[in-house]
Order: sequence, then structure tokens, then C-alpha cells
Amino acid sequence: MAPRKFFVGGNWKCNGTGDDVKKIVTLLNEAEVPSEDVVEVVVSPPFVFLQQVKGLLRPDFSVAAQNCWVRKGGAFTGEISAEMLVNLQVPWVILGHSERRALLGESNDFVADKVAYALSQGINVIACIGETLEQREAGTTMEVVAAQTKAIAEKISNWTNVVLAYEPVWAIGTGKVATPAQAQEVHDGLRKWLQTNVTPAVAESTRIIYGGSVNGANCKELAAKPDVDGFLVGGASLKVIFLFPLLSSP
Ligand SMILES: O=C(CO)COP(=O)(O)O
Repeated sequence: MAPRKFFVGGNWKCNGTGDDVKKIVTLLNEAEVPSEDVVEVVVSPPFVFLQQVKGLLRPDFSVAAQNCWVRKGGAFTGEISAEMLVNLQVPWVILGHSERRALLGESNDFVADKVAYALSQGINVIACIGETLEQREAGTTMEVVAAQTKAIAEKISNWTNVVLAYEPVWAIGTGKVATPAQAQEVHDGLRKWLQTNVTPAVAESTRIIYGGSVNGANCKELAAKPDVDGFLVGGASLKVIFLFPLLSSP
């Protein structure tokens, strides 16, 4: 089976202005990085900048939306449908980010429905899962991420276009990165879960990426772990320096 291609996602979250976008994209475009055969780079600006980023960004990088509606579009004020992303030729979407799960009450089932619907429309999905600090301290990390993954697994039959992003909530935006051993333990557990509950082939081919306070200083050690297939970077992705160390790994 082909090795899993390293994946680097930059989640800009709810940040930036049109001018910032121009600056970041210019720097991304100038960066010398390994070929797209080796590393896949996807940046995720806020909806309103997707078109602008798409228009300016180098062709070997692609873009992701940060969310989309759970079903076909219609009378859902404020939402963006998967069909609209297809229409704009946005190939990826991030779904189930913990900020949406926690602040907007997105449940495991709701996220799973979104994943299934986006996939059905031909959009690639970065599906986010992860435990809170309380859950980690209670020793339920694997149980929590397995339940989040199970909800998705029950609603999809093809994992080809899914990247699973393990993002421990306690590590997001806190500067408190998971140790490489902690990340590897959960990624390994998730791969075993996929092996047992989906198929060994899906376990082998699905990329499981890590997110949570990743930066140029800590990414190499994390990337060296066998089950860490890339990153979903938040804060550091607004600074282009994030690319250089990340793309030189593993
Ligand atoms: O939430 C994240 C990526 O989706 C991670 O954010 P930080 O890299 O800012 O911790």
C-alpha cells in the first residue's frame, strides 16, 4: 500500500483582513517546499476570503472551508452549504472542530451527518476529534475519541476522502502541546480502532493528523512518530514560518 502522504493544514479560524490574506498568501507562494507528491498543503481561511485565497494561491496548495451545513442548502440563515463549496470549487472542509463542538453545541451525531453529507457532495473532509482536559484527567481519552470516530464511521462507507484530525482540546491555542508520546498513543489507538471497527485497509491508508499548539519548534519531534501523518495548525498558520519546519518533516 502507498505510504500516507504527509498533510499540513492551516486553520486560520476567525482571523484576518483582506490585506492579511494577501500578505500570507504571497509568503506561502514564495515558500520553497517539497513537491505535492510528498506533502499536501491545505489552508483554511474564513468563508469570506475563500475566493480571494483561491485566486491568489499557488496551484500546488489547496483550500478548505472551516465548516458547512449538514444537509442541502435552503432556509438556513447564516449557513454555507456543501453545494456552494462545490460551486466555488473548494475541495476541502474542516468539520467537527472542537471550537464548534464546544461553543456551538455540535454533537457527535451532528458532526457525523455533516461529514457524510459533505463527502456525498464530493468534498474532502478534515474531521476533528479530541478530548477535553477533564476527560483526559479522568482517563477517558480513548473512549471519547473512539465515540467521536464511531459516530462518523456509522454514517460513511468510504474513508478515502477523510483526514482524521486529533486535536486535544486542552492543547488548542494554549501553548500546551501534547508530547510526541501522547500524540502517538492516541493516533495508534485510533488506527487500531479503525482496524477493528472499519477495515485494516482503511486503518492503513487514513491519515491521522495532530492539532494543538503545533509550531516550528515542536513539529519535528511530533512528525517523527509513526502514526502522526501531518498537522492541523491554528495560530502558527497565520505566520508563514509555519511552513518551513513543517514541510521539512518527516
Ligand atoms: O485548533 C487548531 C487547529 O484546528 C489548533 O490551534 P492552535 O495551533 O492555535 O493550538
